[in-house]
Amino acid sequence: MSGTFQIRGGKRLHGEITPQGAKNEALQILCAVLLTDEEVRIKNIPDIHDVNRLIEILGDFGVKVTKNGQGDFTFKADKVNFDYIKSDEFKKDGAKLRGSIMLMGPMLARYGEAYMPTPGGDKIGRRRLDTHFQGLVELGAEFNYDEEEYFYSLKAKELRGKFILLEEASVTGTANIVMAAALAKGKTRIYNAACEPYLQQLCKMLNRMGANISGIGSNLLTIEGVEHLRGTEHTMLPDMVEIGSWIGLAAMTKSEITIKNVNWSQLGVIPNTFRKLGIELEQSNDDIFIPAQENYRIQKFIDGSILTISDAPWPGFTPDLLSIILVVATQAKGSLLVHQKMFESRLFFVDKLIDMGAQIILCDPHRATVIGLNQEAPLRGTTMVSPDIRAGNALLIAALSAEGKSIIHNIEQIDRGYENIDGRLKAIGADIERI
Ligand SMILES: CC(=O)N[C@H]1[C@@H](OP(=O)(O)OP(=O)(O)OC[C@H]2O[C@@H](n3ccc(=O)[nH]c3=O)[C@H](O)[C@@H]2O)O[C@H](CO)[C@@H](O)[C@@H]1O
Ligand SMILES: C=C(OP(=O)(O)O)C(=O)O
Repeated sequence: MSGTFQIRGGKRLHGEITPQGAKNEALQILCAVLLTDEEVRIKNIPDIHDVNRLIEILGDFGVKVTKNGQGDFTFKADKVNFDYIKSDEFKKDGAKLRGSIMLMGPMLARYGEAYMPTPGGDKIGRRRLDTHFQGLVELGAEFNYDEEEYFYSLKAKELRGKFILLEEASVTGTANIVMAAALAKGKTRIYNAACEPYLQQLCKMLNRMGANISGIGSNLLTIEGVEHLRGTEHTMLPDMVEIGSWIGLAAMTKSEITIKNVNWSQLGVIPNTFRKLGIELEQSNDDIFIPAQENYRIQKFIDGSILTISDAPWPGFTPDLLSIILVVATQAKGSLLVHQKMFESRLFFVDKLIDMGAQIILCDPHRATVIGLNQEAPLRGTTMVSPDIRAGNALLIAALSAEGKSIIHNIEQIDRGYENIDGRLKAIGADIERI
C-alpha cells in the first residue's frame, strides 16, 4: 500500500502526544523470540509496516503468534518450518525490511542453520552486513552467499564463544552476534559492540530468559553461553526518534506540545542537541514540555565558529534524527552544518526543502549547510515524494510549518515507521488528510 498525504500548513498545534513503542527495538526483540520454545510476551509493539511484516514472517516460519490486545503479543517458537525460510516467498518477504537480518543469529544458534535474502530497509547509501557475518563466522559458522539469488546462508554444528573485535559498532550486527552467543558454548566477548538503549533492552530481556550477559550499556559485552533460554515478558521503550521528531515539530510550528512518558534517562544527548538549536524544552516528571516559541537561535561553538551536528554510534547522536535537525534549522536564527557521517545518501532530500524556500547548500553527500530563516520567511507548500522513513517525516514537519498546501506521495515510507501518524497529528490540531 502506498498513498499520499495532503497537508495545509502554518497552523499552530497544541496538546499532548505519546510516542509509540520503539521501531528499532521491536525489530530486535521480535527476532529474539526464536531463541526459546517457551512463550514470550511482548508489549508496546508499534503497529507499523516494518514490525507487522516481521510478525508475519515469524508466523509463516511456524511461530505461534497470539494477539492479546493493541501492541501486546505472545510468541511461541516451539515448532518451526524451514521450508518457508528456504522458499521464494521468504526471499521476497525477508527482503522487504532491514530488521529481518536479525533472524539469522537466533536461527543459527537454535537450529544450526540460517538463511536470509539481502534485507531491505531505507535506501540511504551502502549498508553492508560484513560485521554481522564476521561475528557469526568467528563463533564457528560456515558462511555462503549465493550472488545470483542474493541469498545468505550460515551453518554450524556448534557455536563456540570467543573474543570478537568488531570492525564497526553495528547496531543490528551486535544484536545478531549477542543472540547467537547467548546459546554458544563458553564465553564470548564482543569489543566495539554497539551499546544503544535498544541493544541494552535486548540484553536485559535475554538475561531474563536465562542468558548471562554483562557489560550491558558498554562497548565490551561478555556473554557466558547457556544451553537453554526460557520464556519472558518484555515492554518496548518509547521511540526516541519519534520523540526527537515531535520536539522538532513543536519548534517549527511555534507550538506548545507535551511529549508524554519519554523515558528521559534513555534519551542520551538528544534533548541537549535540540537545545543547541535554541529550542526550549523542559523535563516535567517523565514528559518533555516544549513551550510555544516565536524564534529559536542556533548556538555557536565556544570559539564562535558555526555549530556542527553530526551522527555517531551511541552515546553519540543517532543518524536517524539528523534529517529532523536539518529541517528544524531551516527556520532557526543562525547557521548550522549538518554532517551525516554514517550514510551516504540521506541528505539528498534537501532539494525538496530548497524548493520550499529553505536556504541550504548541499556541500557533498554527507554535509549540508543550513542558513536559518528565523521564522521570517515561512516555507512554501509544495508537492513531494517521501524518499525514506526519516526524511519523509522531516518533510511532513516542513509541510506542517509551511504556508499553503503540500502533497507528500509515497507515504508508505512514513507508515513504515510511524503508527497512525495522521491520526495523532490531527489530535493536536494538524490539518492532514490521507488521500
Ligand atoms: C533496524 C535498525 O535498527 N536500523 C538502525 C540500525 O541500522 P544498522 O544496524 O543497519 O546500522 P549499522 O549500525 O550497522 O551501521 C549504520 C551505518 O553506519 C556505519 N557505521 C556504523 C558504526 C560505526 O562505528 N561506523 C560507521 O561508519 C555503517 O557502515 C553503516 O553505514 O542502526 C543505524 C545506526 O544507528 C540506524 O540508522 C538504523 O535506523
Ligand atoms: C534507517 C532506518 O530504518 P531501517 O534500518 O529499517 O532501514 C531508520 O529507522 O531510520
